[in-house]
Amino acid sequence: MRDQILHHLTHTQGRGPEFATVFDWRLAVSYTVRDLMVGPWVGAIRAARDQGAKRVYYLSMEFLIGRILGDAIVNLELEPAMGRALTLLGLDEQVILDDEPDAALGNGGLGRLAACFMESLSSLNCPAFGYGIRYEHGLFRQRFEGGQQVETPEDWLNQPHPWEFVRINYSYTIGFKGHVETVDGRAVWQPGESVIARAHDTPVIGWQGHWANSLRLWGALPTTLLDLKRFNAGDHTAAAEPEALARTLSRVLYPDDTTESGKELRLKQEYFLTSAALQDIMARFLAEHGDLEMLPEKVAIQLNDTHPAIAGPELIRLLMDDHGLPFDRAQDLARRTLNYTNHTLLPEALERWSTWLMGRVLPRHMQIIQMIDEDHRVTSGRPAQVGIVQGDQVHMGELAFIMASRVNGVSALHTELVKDTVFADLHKLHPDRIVNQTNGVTPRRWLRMANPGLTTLLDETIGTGWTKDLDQLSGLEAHAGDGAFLDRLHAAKRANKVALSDGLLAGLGVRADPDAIFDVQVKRMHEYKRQLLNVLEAIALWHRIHESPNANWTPRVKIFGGKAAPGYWLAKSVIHLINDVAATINNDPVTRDLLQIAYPPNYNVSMAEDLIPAADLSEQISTAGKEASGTGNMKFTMNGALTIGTLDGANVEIREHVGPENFFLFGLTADEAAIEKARPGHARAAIEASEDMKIALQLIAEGRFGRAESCYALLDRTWNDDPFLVASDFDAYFTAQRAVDRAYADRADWDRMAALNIARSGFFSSDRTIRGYMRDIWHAEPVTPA
Ligand SMILES: CCc1ccc([C@H](C)CC(=O)N[C@@H]2O[C@H](CO)[C@@H](O)[C@H](O)[C@H]2O)cc1
Repeated sequence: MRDQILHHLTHTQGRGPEFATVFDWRLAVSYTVRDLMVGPWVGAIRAARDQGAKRVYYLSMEFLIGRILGDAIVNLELEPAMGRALTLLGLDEQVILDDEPDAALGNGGLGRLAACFMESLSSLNCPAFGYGIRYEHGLFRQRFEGGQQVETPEDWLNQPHPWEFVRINYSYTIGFKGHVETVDGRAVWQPGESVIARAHDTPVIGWQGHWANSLRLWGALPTTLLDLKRFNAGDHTAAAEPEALARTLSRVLYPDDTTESGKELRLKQEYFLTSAALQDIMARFLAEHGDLEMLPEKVAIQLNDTHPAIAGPELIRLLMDDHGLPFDRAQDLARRTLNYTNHTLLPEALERWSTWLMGRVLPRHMQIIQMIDEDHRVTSGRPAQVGIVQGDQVHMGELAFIMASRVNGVSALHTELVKDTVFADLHKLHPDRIVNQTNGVTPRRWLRMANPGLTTLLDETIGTGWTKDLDQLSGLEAHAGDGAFLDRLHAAKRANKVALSDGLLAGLGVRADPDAIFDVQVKRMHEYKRQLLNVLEAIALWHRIHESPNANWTPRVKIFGGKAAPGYWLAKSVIHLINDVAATINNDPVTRDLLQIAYPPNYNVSMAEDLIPAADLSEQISTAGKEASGTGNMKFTMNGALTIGTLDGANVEIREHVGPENFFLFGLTADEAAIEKARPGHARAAIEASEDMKIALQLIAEGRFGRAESCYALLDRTWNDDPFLVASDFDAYFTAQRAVDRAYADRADWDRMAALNIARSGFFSSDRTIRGYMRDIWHAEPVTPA
């Protein structure tokens, strides 16, 4: 291993060890590890082709990958050899790993789920491709100025990226705009502008390196390079315009994770990804199988939310306009090939494009959408209010549903809500189309890699089989009463807390006592996720401590992490409030040893890998009925944190699996919340009824945490609207937090509950989820390499 690294340092990096930077060493190590991935990768591609296997294609506008080197070292089981080789070279492994930028090609849950799914598909030897966009700039960097979020462009590609292979032979022309002509009865689309989509492949290695699938990311290139005439005429910028225009398509990720932008560029990005993917899928299929009627047997496509929903019309266009199939044949083949996952019920997140914009950017697709809509109206006998084109809006959810053979929600509760709300009418018309596939997360990255201390204890207690088969964690049940085991579990958690505490002190100047409760809420900032409820509880607790400073308080460190979409000012005012409250409370001589608040900026995948293993308490406090599933909740549970949460999303299933006695439940259920929300004046009534909440709001209004005026809008909305029922759930939440205090004070009992949470988290592996998709949706089988 050492020699291989030195080989790449010299021959790939062109550096002598004495001149090498951390970057050079990291590249040398990365190429050394990459060499070990290429074999299983080429083998997998060959095996799938030779065995005529059915392939899965995962289309997603987001892949929140994070760093790759550490994950590859774990999946190829290169530890401890890599550690020894780096020591021999006088290098610190963590320094090398931390030098890699995150591939932040996603916003949050949806993007990270896609990354976990790719790793599980490889770990299960399921032939698959992930298709996405190679954004030059991923999710923005977050920093705080005066406690307020400031965004700066993320720039992961400002240095060579060792994990991608440019595939110039996989380039496709993507058309936009223009008009549609009819030539001998067939529609011919004459695009007004076009770009090239070029493939960049990254191998995704599975557990134990038996198999690797491809993540194929499309980068945009101009069809015409430089306009030489203009250049020679001295109009240099104009000459470069074609290039600039084209690259805009894959320039930057839209940072919204709940509100559709409605922007033309976003629609063009969605079509760019989808058309390139479908052209590539068809080319591979036709090269191997020739007969289009076999398409659904050999190809299963999953649409990650509505963002690639234009895939329905695009596949029909390719089958009709390029292959001459009649509409109904084309539609039938497309529907039997496509599947759609819904990830949100929030109305503002459901994509609707104006018929004007769709007709202008994609004139042929607008025609096909109307054909699909008309055919569905006729064949389904649906009521008038159901349809894809409603007024001057194209509803992408309805399009995805109507063009899919299976539609799934991402948790049991969410799937029921999808049937009862957003797709109630379509569900009645197609009662067997909606199925549930509860989310999962990969235990390789989120346990074996992120938490080596706990991993060692697990391996020594139940063997290493859990990494491939997470249900084997149930073997811990037998040890949950064993003091020695619990002491080692406690020690592993405490070591992670000490490491985090050092980081918080160095980075933020926050003193986090490793024996305090590490109470963590990390996720995108959004009102429905109720970070506001959490900080209001902190203020009420602070006030209570002041009232009775000598009471037996359990020390607590509240840790927040999360970005707000740049245009989401209300979420930004919650960030501002949290930072202002932290500044006051952390320096309060009366309470500082009992309560500290930390909000490290720029929460991302790598920070999650440091925070989650150090957590005692996982905050999953969304308004019931709003969080489709959550996946952070699963990561915390398998790392031994206890959950305080509502009956929302996958919290429901986590509580069922770990046992209600090992879960701190509070709050209204989804049905109760719907009723409460409709109750006029529910906010004011609830606040008036809660002394603690009233005082908390009062302290903010009095300016105890800095300039009150920056919170007026927030205060006003909470008193008079409170759409996510912060007030209605406040007292229940406060009471549950006091129960947490009491439980944590009994260390052995807390550790036992933590052990049971780990032991019963096997269900939440993304391997179980992917097996569900393979069985119920894709009808795909694993392939054994030759
Ligand atoms: C068009 C703008 C936009 C972009 C992204 C999204 C995503 C669907 C938002 C998202 O990430 N949803 C989350 O998906 C996770 C994976 O299924 C779930 O666990 C979370 O509950 C859900 O909020 C909506 C709208």
